[in-house]
This record gives sequence, structure tokens and C-alpha cells, in this order.
Amino acid sequence: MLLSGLSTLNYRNLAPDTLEFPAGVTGVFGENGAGKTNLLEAAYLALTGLSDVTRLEQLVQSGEKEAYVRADLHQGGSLSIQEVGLGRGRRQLKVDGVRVRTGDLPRGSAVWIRPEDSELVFGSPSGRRGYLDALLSRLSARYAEQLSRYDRTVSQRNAALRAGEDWAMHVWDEALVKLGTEIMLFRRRALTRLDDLSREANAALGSRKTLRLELTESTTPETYAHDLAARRAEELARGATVTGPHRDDLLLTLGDFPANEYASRGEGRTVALALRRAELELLAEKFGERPVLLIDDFTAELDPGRRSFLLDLAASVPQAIVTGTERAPGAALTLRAHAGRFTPELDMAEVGV
Ligand SMILES: Nc1ncnc2c1ncn2[C@@H]1O[C@H](COP(=O)(O)OP(=O)(O)OP(=O)(O)O)[C@@H](O)[C@H]1O
Repeated sequence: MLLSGLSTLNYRNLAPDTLEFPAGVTGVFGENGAGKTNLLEAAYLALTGLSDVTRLEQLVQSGEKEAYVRADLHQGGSLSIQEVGLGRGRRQLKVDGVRVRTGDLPRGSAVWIRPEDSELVFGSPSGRRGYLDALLSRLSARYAEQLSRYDRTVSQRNAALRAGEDWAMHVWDEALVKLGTEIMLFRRRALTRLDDLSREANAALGSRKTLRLELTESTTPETYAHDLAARRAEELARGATVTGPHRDDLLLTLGDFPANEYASRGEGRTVALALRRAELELLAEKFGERPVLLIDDFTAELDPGRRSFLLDLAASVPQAIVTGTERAPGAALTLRAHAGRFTPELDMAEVGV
């Protein structure tokens, strides 16, 4: 995949502009607050339609009502124009001028690596579940659909529990078991490959401890209906569904211990990078093309092994955009970021200085 152009209008602190990106590595460097992360965030949004902000308004430049990003994406030998319009609480997506839904955008188009990925290891189970669900939703439109149906069913069932509607529970349970079982089975299948790829990546990062990925499940496909019935009284008392894949965790074991409790900060960072590389490999396997790689702040990576892993990874894909407070070595294009603007820097060797 290649992102040949990115246009932004009223996006966070970015000045309205259209940037062209070559194949290979584009390095974006500049001072803190220059807009480097915002550029990658805009690229990720335009490529995938995805954003993890809690309110879409955050993406709109303060003082403005609407924002717009556009990606010119080359995949499978053809060019498509992907546009995202953002307004108060809504996002509108178009591909080649036609309105589409998020799931209709190419699902393997980008992977974004950020310093805050360590939260995947040390943060809450919901963050790890979010990583898994986001990845599986990109691998399978069916998974995305069933997951959102399942989440809606949990909310509706919770409302019925709070209203004490014991008589209606068998209807909700039936829907929940059907959707939840499909989700659990899909997760189990995908985890086998994700586990292999993450372990390989963790070893490639120089870790001497073996990484293992497992699901900790609050129930199983075989026992779901029974487990729901067994906890009915407790769920009615709490007014919440406590059994099902929305309560599962992705257990990361490093060596003999859970990484979230025992890993050092550096080991945790290595595990997070391994998870992202596994994501990249899985998407490439599924869609037959390597995603555009967005690496935010490679200079935050102080460990030389992890830093060169990041730069090698950037060099291994058809295209990567790598930000930092220093220039990324070996870049095909270097952009200097300042106050939301990005200016090409001449290669001093090329101009004979
Ligand atoms: N909606 C918005 N409107 C205007 N400015 C915004 C908006 N959202 C964020 N900003 C500003 O964008 C600026 C740039 O942020 P960004 O995170 O992209 O910087 P950065 O270059 O990645 O910096 P660092 O090197 O510290 O990570 C911040 O100063 C922030 O206040």
C-alpha cells in the first residue's frame, strides 16, 4: 500500500495543506507540539477511517466547526481517493466520491506504532481486549459486525437486568450465547497465529524471555448458556452482564510471569512493539499487501536495540512515515515540522554541502 498524498483542512493544529509522500521512509522531525503526531493521526484516519478519540470534535481545529482529511491510496495497482469529513459528533466517509461506512475502507491499509502502546501491556484488560477486537475487526468484517451486535445486546440485556425483567432473560441469553460463542471461537482461532507472530517478533527484538498470548475467558463456547443461567441471580442483583467475551482479557506472559504485573518498563515496551509487528504481519498475510507504517516518535525509544528494530521495520515495508525530534536516518524524504506546517528539507549530501 502506498499513501501518495494526504490533504488536511482544519485538522487539529495542522495548516491546510496537501503533502506528497514517496515510497520508502519519510522522516518528519521537529520540536514538541509541532504537529507530528497530529499528522500521523490524520493519515491513519484517512487511511482506515479509524480514530480512538473520545469525542470527534477534538480533531477539529479549535474555533472551527468542521474538518476534512483525504488520502490518495494506491493498493492492488489502483488509486482510490478516501475522504473523511468531521463535524459535531459525526464522521462522513467517501471513497472515490461515494459515501461508505468505516468497514468499507480497506482494512489492512495502515499500522500505527506509538509510545503509548506500552499501555497495551501495563494498562487495563479493556485496552488489551480493544487491541484484539480492533485487529480482528480489521481481519474480518463478519467479526466487526457480530461484535457490534453483541455489544448492543449486552447493553440491552443490562437495561433489562436493571429493570428486573427476569421473565425476558431467556430471550437475551439466547441472542448473547449465539453472538458470544461466534466471537469466542473467532478469537481462539486468530490467537493461534497472533501468538506465533508475537513470539517471533519478541525474540527478534532481542528478548531472552518467551512471550505467550492466551485468552482468559469468563466463560467458554461449550458452557456459555449454563454459566449465564448459573449467575442469573447475581446479574439481576448487580444490574450487569458479568459473563461473556466482553469480560475477557488477553493474557501476555513473559517468561513465567504475567507481563502486566512483572515485566520491566523496557520489557513491556518490547512486548508492545512485538504486538504491533504481529498486527502488521497478520494484516499483510490477510490482504496480500504490506500496510503503510506510521511510527510516532522513534526518538522516544532510548534503547538502541528497539530503536533500530523500529527503523528496520520502517525500511522493510513499501512505505513508512516516521516522526521524531531528530531526523530519521536513511529517509527518502525529510520534512521539518513547525507550528502545524511541514517543509521538505534538502538532503545536504545531494546539494553538495
Ligand atoms: N483541536 C485542536 N485544535 C488546535 N490545536 C490542537 C488541537 N488538538 C491538539 N492541538 C495542538 O496540536 C499541537 C501539536 O500536537 P502534536 O501531538 O501533534 O505534537 P508533536 O509534534 O507530536 O509533539 P511531541 O514531539 O511533543 O509529541 C499541540 O500543541 C496541541 O495543543
